[in-house]
This record gives sequence, structure tokens and C-alpha cells, in this order.
Amino acid sequence: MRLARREVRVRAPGKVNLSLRVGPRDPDGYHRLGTVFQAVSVYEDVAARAADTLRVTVVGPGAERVPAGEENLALRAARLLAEHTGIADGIQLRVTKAVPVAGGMAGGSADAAAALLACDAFWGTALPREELAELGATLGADVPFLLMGQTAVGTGRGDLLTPALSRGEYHWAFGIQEDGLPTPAVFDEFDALTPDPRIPDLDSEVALLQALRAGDAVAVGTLLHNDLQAAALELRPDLVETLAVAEDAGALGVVISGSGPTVAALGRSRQHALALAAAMTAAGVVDSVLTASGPVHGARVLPGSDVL
Ligand SMILES: C[C@](O)(CO)[C@H](O)COP(=O)(O)OP(=O)(O)OC[C@H]1O[C@@H](n2ccc(N)nc2=O)[C@H](O)[C@@H]1O
Ligand SMILES: Nc1ncnc2c1ncn2[C@@H]1O[C@H](COP(=O)(O)OP(=O)(O)OP(=O)(O)O)[C@@H](O)[C@H]1O
Repeated sequence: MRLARREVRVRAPGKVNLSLRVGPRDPDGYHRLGTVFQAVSVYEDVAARAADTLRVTVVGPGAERVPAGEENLALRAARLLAEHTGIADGIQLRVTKAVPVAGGMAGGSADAAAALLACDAFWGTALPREELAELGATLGADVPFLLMGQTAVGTGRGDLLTPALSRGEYHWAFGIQEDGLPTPAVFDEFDALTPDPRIPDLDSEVALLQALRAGDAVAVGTLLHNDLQAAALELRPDLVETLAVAEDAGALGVVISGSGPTVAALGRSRQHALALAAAMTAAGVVDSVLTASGPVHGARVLPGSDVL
């Protein structure tokens, strides 16, 4: 008799911050943010299977730069959910990466979001999404958004979310650098460059939110904004050229994604995004490129993944 082997597979997206405004650092070490997130079609997959202990393997581009031990965010997510729900079972997680590692597109947070959902489905703990988001926020400020997906305004640490209306599809070319930027270093550099930052307020996002509601990609392109960009450029001056190449190739807007170093260039169409990616490659200013569109869904269990 064959044993039924059960596997749950979950897919979670990466993100780009269409606007990222950074305020002062709070005593807990985190900065107050005002941000508009868009989930994009570059996905991390996490598969869960039964095991004696909690363990993880990581495959895909950049996997060798991801810790495979206790610090791994997928494993930490599994441990957190087990502790929270009193589950004593083991689990084997297999993370397949596509989001650039330490690229400012929240790959690690996507792994945490996917692992929370995969373990929740595998163990049948069936927690409400809000509870998973609360747990996830303790692992990374971006985790709640990657559970939610689509388009959202983030406040607090970026973890307090309000869904935003968005019409149409946005086509991106991402210019990727192998050598990532550590998020804490970029926030430190922001502090050094910005002695008295303004507390972010949502009034600054009104025009962008209107453009998204109208599906006006040209206006969205002109309104892309990132307060961490100057800090990322200070740490990686070579990115100035990458931004210029994408601009010269006619991007509707160009911005550093999150804490960088990935450069996000908005195209007029899928075809144009491919042309922007080709321009960055041809200029030799990136290690690789990705094209993607957004907004897309948040972390979700893949259909038919339940039983092998
Ligand atoms: C840059 C963004 O991606 C924008 O969405 C996020 O703010 C970063 O989110 P994340 O990578 O999930 O961040 P976490 O893993 O929670 O934090 C990593 C480090 O970034 C800094 N950090 C993060 C978020 C925030 N609001 N203020 C911060 O200063 C802190 O030094 C923190 O120790
Ligand atoms: N499962 C994981 N996947 C990726 N990185 C992980 C994981 N677990 C731990 N890390 C570590 O977390 C750090 C951040 O990686 P990540 O790819 O999330 O960066 P990021 O995209 O710049 O994050 P963000 O956009 O949220 O600032 C890296 O140093 C990485 O080694």
C-alpha cells in the first residue's frame, strides 16, 4: 500500500514601494513610515511536508546567500506559529526563491508570509488572516502586506495596512544587483543624511492614490517616490547610472525599490518593460533583470497542492 504524502504549497509575491516616506526613528529602533505598496508578480514558493523536526531548505537564485539555519525567516515563521498554537509537530519547508535576495523587494518577508500560511494550512490551525498578520509583523515589517497583496497604504512601521483601490496593470522592469544592501544600514544612512525628518502624513499620498484609482500609469510614474533613495545611492553610487539608463530608455518613472539596491522602472506596457530591461542589460549597469506586473494577490495556497 502506498502512503499518502501530503504537501501544501504557498506562493507569496514580492513588492515595490510606489511611495516610501520615512519619519523619525522611534525608541524601538523602527522608523515611522508612510508608504504605498504594490505586490508584483515575482513569487517566492514555500512547500510544506511532514517531518520529525522543523527544518528548511532554500533553492533558486541567490539561495546560497540566505541563512539555512535558525535565522531563516521561513523557519522562524514555522516556529512562531507552532509556539503560538501549541503544535509540537515538525515540518519540512522548501523555499524556492525568485525575489532578489536583500534587494529591497521583501523576499525574506515573502518567505515568512508564505511559511506562516503553509504551516497554518498544513497543521490545520486555520488562524484568521489578521492573526497571521500580527504574528508576521513580529518577523518583519513587510510581512503583513505580503499576506494581503494587491495595493495598500502602510503606516506605523509599514505594518498597519489599509487596502487601496487600483485600476489597470502596471508593468515593471527591475534592475538587480547581486550584492544586496542590508536594510538596517540603509535606515542608518537615512538618519545620518536626515537630521530632522518629517512625520509622514497621508496627505502626501493623495495624488498617487488618485492616479492609481484612475489607472493613470503616466501620473503614477511621475509620482514614484522613495525617501530611502538618497541613502541607498550614498551607499551604492553606481546606482545613479542605472536609474539614468532606465530614465533615458523612456520609463514612465524610475525609483529604488524599498531599501534597494533594486531599481524599479515603470513601463508603458509589458513590451516596453521588456525594452527597459533590455536597455539596463545592454548598458551593463545591472547583474540581471526581471520583468513583472502588479498589483497581484498576496500569499495564497496553490490549488491542488494538498495531496500528492
Ligand atoms: C524598507 C521596507 O521594505 C519598506 O517597505 C521596510 O521598511 C523594511 O521591512 P523589513 O525588511 O520587513 O524590515 P524588518 O526586517 O522589520 O527590519 C529590518 C531593519 O530595518 C529597519 N527598519 C525597518 C522598518 C522600519 N519601519 N524602520 C526601520 O528602521 C530597522 O533597523 C530594522 O531592524
Ligand atoms: N528566507 C529568507 N529569504 C531571504 N532572506 C532571508 C531569509 N531568511 C533570512 N534572510 C536574510 O534577511 C536579510 C534580508 O533579505 P531580503 O531578501 O528580505 O531583503 P530585502 O528584500 O532587502 O528586504 P526588504 O525589502 O524587506 O527590506 C538578508 O540578509 C537575508 O540573508
